[in-house]
Formats: sequence, structure tokens, C-alpha cells
Amino acid sequence: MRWDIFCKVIDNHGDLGVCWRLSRDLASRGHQVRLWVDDPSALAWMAPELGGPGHPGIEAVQWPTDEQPPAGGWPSPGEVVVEAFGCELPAGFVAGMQRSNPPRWINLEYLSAESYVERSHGLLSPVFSGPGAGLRKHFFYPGFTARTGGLLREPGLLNARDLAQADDATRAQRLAALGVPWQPGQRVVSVFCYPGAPVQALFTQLARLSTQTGGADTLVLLTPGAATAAVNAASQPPLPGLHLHALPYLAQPAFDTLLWACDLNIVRGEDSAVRALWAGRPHIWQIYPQDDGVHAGKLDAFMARWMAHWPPDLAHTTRALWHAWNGLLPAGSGSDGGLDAELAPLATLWGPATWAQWAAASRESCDELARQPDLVTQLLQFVTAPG
Ligand SMILES: Cc1cn([C@H]2C[C@H](O)[C@@H](COP(=O)(O)OP(=O)(O)O[C@H]3O[C@@H](C)[C@H](O)[C@@H](O)[C@H]3O)O2)c(=O)[nH]c1=O
Repeated sequence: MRWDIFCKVIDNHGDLGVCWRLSRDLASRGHQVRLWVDDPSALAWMAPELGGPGHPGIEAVQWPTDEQPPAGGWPSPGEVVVEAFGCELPAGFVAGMQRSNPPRWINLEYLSAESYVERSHGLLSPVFSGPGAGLRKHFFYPGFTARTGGLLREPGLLNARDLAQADDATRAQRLAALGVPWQPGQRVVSVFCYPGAPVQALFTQLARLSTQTGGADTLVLLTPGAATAAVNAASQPPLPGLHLHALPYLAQPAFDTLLWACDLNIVRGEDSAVRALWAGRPHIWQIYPQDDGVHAGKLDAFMARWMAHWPPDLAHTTRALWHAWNGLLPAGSGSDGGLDAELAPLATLWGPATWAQWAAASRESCDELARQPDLVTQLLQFVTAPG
């Protein structure tokens, strides 16, 4: 099928990250994708293959405006039109959807573990006015349960992960390919975060833990942006036991390789958070902060699902750590010991026995999610069903 996917970059990289990943997944299954994006600049690092002969099956195009439609006019829409995250489609393009066999029109929504997702997934949103009047649009909600649209998980992803995680030699080789010098025995932590995350406290805590446990150093891999900025701003002397390594922006598949090679992944937003789930390793999620504070409920909803079958003590400690990383300490928690103290749950999790428990629980939750059909498989069923 031919797909038109429309993406508006609101901020950061998640909108484009999700749309690019969706496009790649569809193209790998033989579909033709035209990805319309208003600010394609991040594709230069996220999808460097587009700079060369391109990606078979995907054409990334700058989103023109109605005032300045494409030279030669709007092209005929494909069989499926995806409006990512409720971005408004150009009127000229929508006018072209008015035909005897109109395209399936999908509004792909943001990911949430909250219960409204099951109620809203698949709902019809009839269009009553404007150039799309009379057309039928449907909501498609990604999610974590059987009654949602699932999560992006390309065919073969988990096999590739298992190969990458097979042994130390493979791990060292994959990290070396990313320019990362890793010594077996070192614990590796990746950090992708928003400004305001307690990165300095993390460094202090990790250095203390590394020297306490007698020898096993920690290698911290910092992604561009807030994590790297925190290091640059630090005037502290090097911390014993801790090795900080700044990464460049990686192409999306290389970013996966990074997450697979780490013992602990600290991720943010939407897309990298899902990739950390598929890594099957312990992770900490910094949720996208919203002014009205609704992100706190979203974070708790996800933790309740992800940790549903974990031993209670492990779930309790991990939740405390995630809350602290997100600056969401429960009122009355009494934590007045500064950020180092707030990240104290990490010390509990770092111990060998608890760490093994955390790793096993993360892998089990990942395996459970992987038993659900992935998002593209579900989306294909949805758009080919009569509707
Ligand atoms: C650091 C890095 C990221 N990436 C990719 C992974 C993801 O596709 C993308 C980052 O997107 P996210 O993880 O979603 O985090 P994010 O914070 O960048 O994105 C978003 O979060 C959403 C919830 C908001 O609604 C969006 O508006 C946006 O803020 O960048 C790489 O490919 N290489 C890299 O080196």
C-alpha cells in the first residue's frame, strides 16, 4: 500500500522519531511511504541513509503549506493517510482525499498506559466540515494491553537484540563500533534526559557505588543535549570509579545497539522509552514534563503496568528511584538530604542480588509485552478491515 504520514515537530525528537520508525517498519514490510515533515533537520543524524541513496520505500518530503503548495500541486493521497499526534493536515491534501474510494485516515496518538487508551483506541472521528467533510477518521492508540494498538516492534528486533547481548565479546565489538571503549567488568549506564534531571547527583551516586563495590568501575554514556551539557558544566574533578563518555547523536538503529549494550538505560519521552523496554534491561524513564502536571499520573500508570508482577520490595524501590529522577517525590517523603539522598534507592538496586532481581524482572516484563502483536501488524489489520 501507499502511505502518507504527516509529522509536525513540536519539540525535541519524539514526534519525528516515532514517525521515522513507523515509516521504516512499513517500508521493511513492502509498503511505500511518503513522510511529510515540517522540520526534517533531525533526520540528518536519525536517518543518515537518507543523505545517500535514500531508504528504499520511503520518501521524506518537506511539508509544504497551503499558501505554498508543492510545485505541480498536491499529489494524489495514498491508500492510508496517517496524521501523527493530531497534527492538522493541509487543506489542499485533504481535498484530494475526497474521492470515490477515500484513503483510510488514521490519527496516531501519543503513547500512554492510562486506562482511557483502551476506551479510545479505534474510535471513529467523523469529519463534519472543512475540506474533509464527510470523510471518516479513526483514532489509533499505541499502548501496553491487548485492547490497544500495541508498540512499535519491528520484525526481527528481539532476535537482533539477543544476538547483540549474547556475550562480552559481541558487546565489546558493538560498543567499539559506536566509538565506546569498554572494559569487561565495567557496568555501563546510558543517559538520555531532559534539562533538570539530577545528572550531577547521579554521577556522585554512581562514583560512590563503584568505589564501594570494590573495583567494578562504571562507564556512563551521555547522549547529546542535557546529559552532555551537565558534564560540560561540571567543574568537579574527575570522580574515582566513574568514566564519562559523551556520544554524538546516533542513527536510530545504532541507538538501539547502544541500549542493548548497557546494563542500565536512562531514557525519556516516548520512543526511546519504548526502545529501553525492548532492550530488556533495567531502565529509568524520565517522562516528558507537562505544565499542568498530568505527567505524574502517566508515569504512575506506566509503572503500575510495567512492575505489576515484580516482587513488592523491588517495585517499591524502583518506583522511588523513578520518582526521584523525575523530580516527583511524594509530598511528606521527608527527603531533605539533597539530590544524592533522593537517588538513594539506586544504592539498594545496585547491590548484586537486587541488581539480578531488577534485571530478571525487566526482562520478564519485556517478554510479556513482546507476546502482544506489534503496532504495525495491528495497524495493517485495522486499515485493511472494512471500516
Ligand atoms: C539520543 C538519540 C535519540 N535518538 C532517537 C530515539 C527517538 O526516536 C528520538 C527521541 O525521542 P523520544 O525518546 O520520544 O524523546 P524526546 O523527548 O526527544 O521526544 C518527545 O517526547 C514526546 C513524548 C513528546 O510528545 C515530544 O514532543 C517529544 O518531546 O530520538 C536517536 O535515534 N539517536 C540518538 O542518539
